[in-house]
Amino acid sequence: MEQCPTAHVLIFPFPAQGHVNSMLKLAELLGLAGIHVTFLNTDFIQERLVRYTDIETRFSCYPGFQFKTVSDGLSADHPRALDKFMEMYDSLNSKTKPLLREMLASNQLGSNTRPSLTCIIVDGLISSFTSDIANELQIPIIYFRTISASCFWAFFSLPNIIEAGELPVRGNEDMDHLITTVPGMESFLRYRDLPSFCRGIDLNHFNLPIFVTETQRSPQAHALILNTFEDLEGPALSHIRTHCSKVYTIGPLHSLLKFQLEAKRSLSQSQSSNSLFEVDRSCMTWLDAQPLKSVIYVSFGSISTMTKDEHIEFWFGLVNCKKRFLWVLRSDLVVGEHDRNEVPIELVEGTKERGYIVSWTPQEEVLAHRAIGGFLTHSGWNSTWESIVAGVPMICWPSFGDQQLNSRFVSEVWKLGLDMKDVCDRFIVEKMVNDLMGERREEFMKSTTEMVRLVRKSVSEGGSSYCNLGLLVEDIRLMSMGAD
Ligand SMILES: O=c1ccn([C@@H]2O[C@H](COP(=O)(O)OP(=O)(O)O[C@H]3O[C@H](CO)[C@@H](O)[C@H](O)[C@H]3O)[C@@H](O)[C@H]2O)c(=O)[nH]1
Ligand SMILES: C[C@H]1CC[C@@H]2C(C(=O)O)=CO[C@@H](O)[C@@H]21
Repeated sequence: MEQCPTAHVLIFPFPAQGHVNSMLKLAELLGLAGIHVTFLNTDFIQERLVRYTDIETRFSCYPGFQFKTVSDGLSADHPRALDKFMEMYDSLNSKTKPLLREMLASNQLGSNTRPSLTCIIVDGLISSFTSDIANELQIPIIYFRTISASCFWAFFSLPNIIEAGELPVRGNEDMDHLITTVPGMESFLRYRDLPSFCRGIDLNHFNLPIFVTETQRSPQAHALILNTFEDLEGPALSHIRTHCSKVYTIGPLHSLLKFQLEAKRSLSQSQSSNSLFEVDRSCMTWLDAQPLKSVIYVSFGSISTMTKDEHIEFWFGLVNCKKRFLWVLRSDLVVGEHDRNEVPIELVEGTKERGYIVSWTPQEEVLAHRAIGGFLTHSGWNSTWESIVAGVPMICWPSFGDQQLNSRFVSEVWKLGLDMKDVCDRFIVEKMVNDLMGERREEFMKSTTEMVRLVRKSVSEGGSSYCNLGLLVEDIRLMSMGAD
């Protein structure tokens, strides 16, 4: 790929694991193309990244790369958890926005060895306030939305869904009612598959208007970047492109980056981590001792939570299915009053015999391990991608946001697994694990194998994601040369 040493890009993610992770991979891809990158994290995120990874060393090899930090405006002890999403969002808009403006207006990012800022690549979830500043300072802005193209399109269609009266729910709505106002999804998108904040009578719950506003502004950006590839989400991409003139599909990012690093023989990156949590690598040693495709991997991402009762239902289902299981039990996963010592003896015994529980794993490596035969996931977009790329079929138990729609696509459109949406029952968990890794295993292996082939094609030289990355780099280069 042609080098681009005259360009300098600011990359600014929403301060959460799933966003920072994918945008760091974008930063590395642009760094490989010779673009100077300033990566702007909140103080809270940067402190965690530096504490748990070798991030500063890893990025020091890219000319002109720098991390910058800005306050998220929250107290050091703020939980920054899902139920505080609105506090985080509001603080970024009210406290971080003036700090970002000052940083950009006083050119704190430049230096005598670093070109002036060519453009900003901002997380589509916090694009409004960033766009205000970019427009005021006449800096081109590109949105990177870290969700699927299909979910982006559903968010974009929300005003039509509301105008058609399909939202808000009247309280006793049939959850399997088909939504008719998201073009391309009329035959399979049910009410229950819409983003979680569409549920409930009050559309202001979870501030649905935020997602309408942030998404509806996307056509005003210079371009939109999506972590997907053409063959996977062609229908949604076609609809999006009737509104957004430039859409760069460069996913799956972690695969594209791996391919580019291998092409440059930078194999040292093989165990790079962007984790905000301490990784317990002992699970890899445990996996090495397990038979081929014998383990169900269980992880619900970095934000999702569950009640104590849900935790016990999953635990009984995993023990009763008699399969081996590797479970990520984040310290904040189970909410509400619960005593970790009050565990039924059959769960203790079953886990001792067939299970392994850790607080955080090197997930990309886990999913790529020969012992993994299935993934019980919350359907976060990064986890979904990592499972697809590893050829591992999924059981989806979505928690919030885009996860509901992702789980519907995995089960009904891409045929890569089973949707366990809206239920939490030990017998269903047991049956689904046994179906996924036993009865219906061959069926899912056929579809996952085909999807792996399509992914490899898209990230390899001449593939759609490979080529679109080149087009994005050229677009940035032309902007750095003063072209519109
Ligand atoms: O033990 C673990 C568990 C997870 N991960 C990584 O953490 C990331 C989690 O990202 P994701 O699966 O997308 O879930 P969330 O952290 O929940 O991500 C948020 O952001 C995503 C991208 O916008 C959305 O799709 C999700 O709904 C939203 O919750 C992935 O890269 C995983 O590889 C680990 O490294 N170790
Ligand atoms: C609040 C979560 C629901 C979807 C949001 C999102 C977005 O880009 O709209 C991405 O991931 C999640 O963290 C957000």
